[in-house]
Amino acid sequence: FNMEPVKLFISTNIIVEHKFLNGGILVGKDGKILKVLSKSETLVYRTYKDVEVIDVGDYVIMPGVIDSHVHVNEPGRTDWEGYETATKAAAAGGITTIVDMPLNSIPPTTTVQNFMTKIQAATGKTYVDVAFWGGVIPGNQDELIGLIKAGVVGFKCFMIESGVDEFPFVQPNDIEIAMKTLEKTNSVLAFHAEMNENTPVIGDPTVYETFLKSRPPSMELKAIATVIALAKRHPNVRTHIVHLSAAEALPLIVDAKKSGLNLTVETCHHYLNFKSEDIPNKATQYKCTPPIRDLKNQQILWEAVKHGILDMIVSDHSPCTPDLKELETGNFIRAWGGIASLQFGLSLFWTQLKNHGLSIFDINRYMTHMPAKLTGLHTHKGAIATNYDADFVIWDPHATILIEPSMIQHKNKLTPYMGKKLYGKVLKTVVRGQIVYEDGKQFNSPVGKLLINE
Ligand SMILES: NC(=O)N[C@H]1NC(=O)NC1=O
Ligand SMILES: [Zn+2]
Ligand SMILES: [Zn+2]
Repeated sequence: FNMEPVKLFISTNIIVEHKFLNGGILVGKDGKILKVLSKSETLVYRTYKDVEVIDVGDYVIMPGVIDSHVHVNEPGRTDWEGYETATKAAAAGGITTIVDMPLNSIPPTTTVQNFMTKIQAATGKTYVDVAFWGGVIPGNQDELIGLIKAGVVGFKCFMIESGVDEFPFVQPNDIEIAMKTLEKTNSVLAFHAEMNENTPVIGDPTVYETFLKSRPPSMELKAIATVIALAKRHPNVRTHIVHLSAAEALPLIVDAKKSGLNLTVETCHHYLNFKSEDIPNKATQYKCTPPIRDLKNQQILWEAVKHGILDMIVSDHSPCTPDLKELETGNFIRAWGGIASLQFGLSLFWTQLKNHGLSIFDINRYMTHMPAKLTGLHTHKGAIATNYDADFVIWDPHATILIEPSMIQHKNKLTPYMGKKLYGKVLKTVVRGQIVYEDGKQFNSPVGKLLINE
């Protein structure tokens, strides 16, 4: 080796591609994987005197989860969520990289100068690696190339009110301008795909159904059809639909993919875990946009995950302070739309996936590899292989966790998952070879890196 090995992780259950390996992972001083070892090779290396051996028995070691859709909100709305608390939650949940959305912070990541402000705010505070999305808003097209050069992994835009004034939504002609700019790059344009249909709000605002009816599936269909039409005119631009909820839109997506369009689609844990029938009156912790729909919709989304029509599963962690959730009035229309869940994704997916014909290896596919590919991080993250970053989650698939306030690292603890018991307990989270989180102990130092010039 051209690098001295410094750590040797050993387990009988290391997830390497679509198999379990009984062996080890040798990590260098630079935090990269030097070599994936067979059982017999580990016997040799474990005798090396300067190698720290971390033998976790039969606990699973797999690539750390990559959550490509997180709203950190710092600076400007750090009381909603910040880099320290968000990345602690990520580390506690086995996530080794988050990708920060361009909005809810003030300033939003829509200019190079704003991006520098964000970088400054995040520096030195993160327990896991952090990459950044840039934003497309009306009129900022001249900033896009600069933002790419400065290190954003791609761009996100809204096709409907975003909820914050600093991040106005775009019209098809703004999208067209952005696509023309991005055509010459390898960047990706992601869409919050709902378009206004001026659906009236009819009924009691404390009843979930009132909110649900105000955001029908047709709003997603309209936006997705618009995205597809624009993408067909600019086929060199990678396009991505964030947080799909409406199952009715899946045929459109299947057709677009069949036609060869470079389109990916994500859904979120909340659309796969909840159904509108069960949401109590005034329970605004369930409010997000697009909304959580009924059981039938949820079942179709699971089928779409199973068949790879939906490419990845992310959190869309978007918390706020309790007052903005309107808990006292229980007004679904006025409450902030956004669900807090960053820490729970691995356990949520693991607990449900067996009921839907998926396997443990699909965690890596849907929650790590595909988000890495979307954000261009797949060249050095998301796999246990030579030269990849030594980003791991070490976890016990049989142990259970109970979601209750004292275990939640998010700044604001309100979450619709409160009280849930899930399978899958994170024991250690390793970022570039360093243990950043260990169950039952304090967090180690904030060694997370900002991924801005990878
Ligand atoms: N602004 C913001 O974070 N919005 C997010 N929240 C949500 O529920 N959907 C979103 O797009
Ligand atoms: Zn969104
Ligand atoms: Zn979002």
